[in-house]
Amino acid sequence: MLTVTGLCKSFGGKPALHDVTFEVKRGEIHGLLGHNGAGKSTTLGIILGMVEPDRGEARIGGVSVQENHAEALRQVGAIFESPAFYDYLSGWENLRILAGYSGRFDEKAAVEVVERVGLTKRIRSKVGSYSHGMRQRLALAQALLPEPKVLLLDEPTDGLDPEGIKWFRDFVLDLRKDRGMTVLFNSHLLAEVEQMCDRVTILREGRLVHEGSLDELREEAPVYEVDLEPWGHAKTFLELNGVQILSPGRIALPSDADPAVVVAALVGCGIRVSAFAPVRRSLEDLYLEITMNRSGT
Ligand SMILES: Nc1ncnc2c1ncn2[C@@H]1O[C@H](COP(=O)(O)OP(=O)(O)OP(=O)(O)O)[C@@H](O)[C@H]1O
Repeated sequence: MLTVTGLCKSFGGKPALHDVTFEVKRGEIHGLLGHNGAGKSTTLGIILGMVEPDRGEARIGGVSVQENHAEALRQVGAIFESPAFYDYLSGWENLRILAGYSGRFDEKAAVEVVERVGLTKRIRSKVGSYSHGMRQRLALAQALLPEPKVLLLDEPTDGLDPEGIKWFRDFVLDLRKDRGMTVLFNSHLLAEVEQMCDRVTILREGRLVHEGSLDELREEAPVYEVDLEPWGHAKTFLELNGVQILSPGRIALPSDADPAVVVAALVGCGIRVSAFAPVRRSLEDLYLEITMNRSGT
């Protein structure tokens, strides 16, 4: 549904993106992750046609954003950076005016969307009186009005309280269930991303370091908690055999290693193996391992 291929972008000679390629499949909820300055907003800006890449392109539904901007973006609803509204007008007037810029304002559709985002009671109030969470809901209503196939969301839960974050999560999951919506969003809230996303793309200093599901990520270097005696002897043996020592008692096996074979080899070397158990890592664990250890491809 959405592909970016070979994206390169520099600002004033300083690279922000280097050869970034990934895809978001139809009906997928996809997280775009990375530290501050990793290139997430630049990537979203290029997909939205607001930032011109030095090289590469973004395609939405097969249509190139760089070659056929209007047609590609017809399929997209977005919240990018802080949504700008007229504070002295009501939510409804804002929707009417902002929808008018890009096409026709369909009142019936707007009533439904406003209901869907839970703003019906306050839609006639001035936006200046809205809380941050209500502004986000209004931005979502605006993004959904043209009935897009893809939603692009830049830090959508930024500044929301826990209740607002939960509402947002349920809302996006329902959108996918009811309408098969494809969603790409960037976030620093890894627990949220873990609960919502089918797959993630992780950027580090403008380079792609991972694209795939969390399970694929876990399988790339499965981690085990071990109790081995004597540890110094075991550590040397493991390192010589390509096993990564994450901390005393925590190791990452190469993806093709059979743990039973490793245990047998340790025992064969006279090492006492009291524990050798797989660890289920959170997205936060995986993210930190990747962004600290792995250089981009
Ligand atoms: N308009 C611009 N002019 C100059 N440099 C820019 C511009 N936009 C982005 N950059 C630089 O490009 C790099 C990537 O920035 P980007 O905003 O894409 O990162 P990000 O991953 O979205 O970060 P954050 O999580 O802090 O929003 C950073 O070094 C940033 O300073």
